[in-house]
Amino acid sequence: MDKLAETPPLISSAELVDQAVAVVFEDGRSLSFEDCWLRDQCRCTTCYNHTTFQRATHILDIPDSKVAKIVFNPTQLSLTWNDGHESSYAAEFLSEFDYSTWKNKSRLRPVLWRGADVACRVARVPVDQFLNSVDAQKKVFQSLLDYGVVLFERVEPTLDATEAICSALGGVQHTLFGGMWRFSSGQQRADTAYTSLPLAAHTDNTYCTEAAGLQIFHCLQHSGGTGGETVLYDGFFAASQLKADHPEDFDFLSSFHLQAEYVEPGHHHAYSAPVISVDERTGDLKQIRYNVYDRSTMAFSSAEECRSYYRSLRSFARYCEDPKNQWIFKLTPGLVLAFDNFRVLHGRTAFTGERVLGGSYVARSDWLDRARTLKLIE
Ligand SMILES: C[N+](C)(C)CCCC[C@H](N)C(=O)O
Ligand SMILES: O=C(O)CCC(=O)C(=O)O
Ligand SMILES: [Fe+2]
Repeated sequence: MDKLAETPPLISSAELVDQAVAVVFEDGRSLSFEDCWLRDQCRCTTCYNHTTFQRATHILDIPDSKVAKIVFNPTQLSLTWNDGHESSYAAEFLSEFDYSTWKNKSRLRPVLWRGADVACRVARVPVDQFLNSVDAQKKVFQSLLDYGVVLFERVEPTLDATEAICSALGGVQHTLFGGMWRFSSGQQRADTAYTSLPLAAHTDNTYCTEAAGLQIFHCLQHSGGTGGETVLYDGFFAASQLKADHPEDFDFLSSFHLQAEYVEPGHHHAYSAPVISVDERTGDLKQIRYNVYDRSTMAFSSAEECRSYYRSLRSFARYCEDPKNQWIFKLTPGLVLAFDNFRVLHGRTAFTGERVLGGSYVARSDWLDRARTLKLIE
């Protein structure tokens, strides 16, 4: 139904049942609100700061009070507490806190994809429009939410022009690689990204407590050679396939904490987490942390755990390496790619010649902040 056409829910009755206020709405729904919750949500100016949207009373200072009197009309519930305090709640406010549905509002709804077919669905937005129009910004973030990928066109082939995009996506996330980075195959660092070797599907920063939210790539130059194509995979699609075909492997990878490491002179990052993170209440996929190269050497608590580790990781890897699941394309100067490093796996083919890739990371909290401000998610 059109949201504007919806009439706000109206209260038809409200009464005290034990320690809760039971409210029946005219649409037939009946919701029950515990007195401690109602007192905590009091919107009077002593209890709530309407400028900052923060609570103004410490949880230890909220009195353990009882409801003494209930008054209601169709649009508002008013309570008088046994310590004399008075609170009012709009019917529309109360109706949003239906326990069976409220969490659904903040659920993301990724559209799973397989292979190159997604190419025509992913947004391709001219950079000027992205930087200057709210509609173009909505298109960009919607594409990231739906497919985990977006492309920017007509970008000046410089790191500065790339940085303007990273800033508008939420701001540059600093890591041991710096803020904005630019790399070629000259081995500036001890990592295979800095070679011309092929890289199989992976997510970055499996060894960090906060893995990069987005990864942004701009191929600033590739001359005198071939290869160096970008390969993308929907890690959520791979995880869903794994769950359907090999539930025991999915269960292992979503509970076992696999350790990853990054070691070079002056740095030693290490972190353990499940390869597949699942929201335990909704069952939704939250994050893929998968990089077969950056795995630590681990000890196992039993032979069974050790064998399950190899079986389930290989099982997942087969979906990630399945050519049917790959979207392969060549990044060229002027075309900027941004993708969700919590979901989309990336790799590259081997290359020859002089290839320079620039870009940065953007923290997940920062790009979701933009998407929420644009009212694309709650
Ligand atoms: C070159 N760049 C800065 C983009 C990233 C390099 C990160 C490589 C690392 N193996 C990982 O997967 O996290
Ligand atoms: O060279 C590339 O295209 C990507 C390398 C890579 O995986 C990375 O920098 O994270
Ligand atoms: Fe990478």
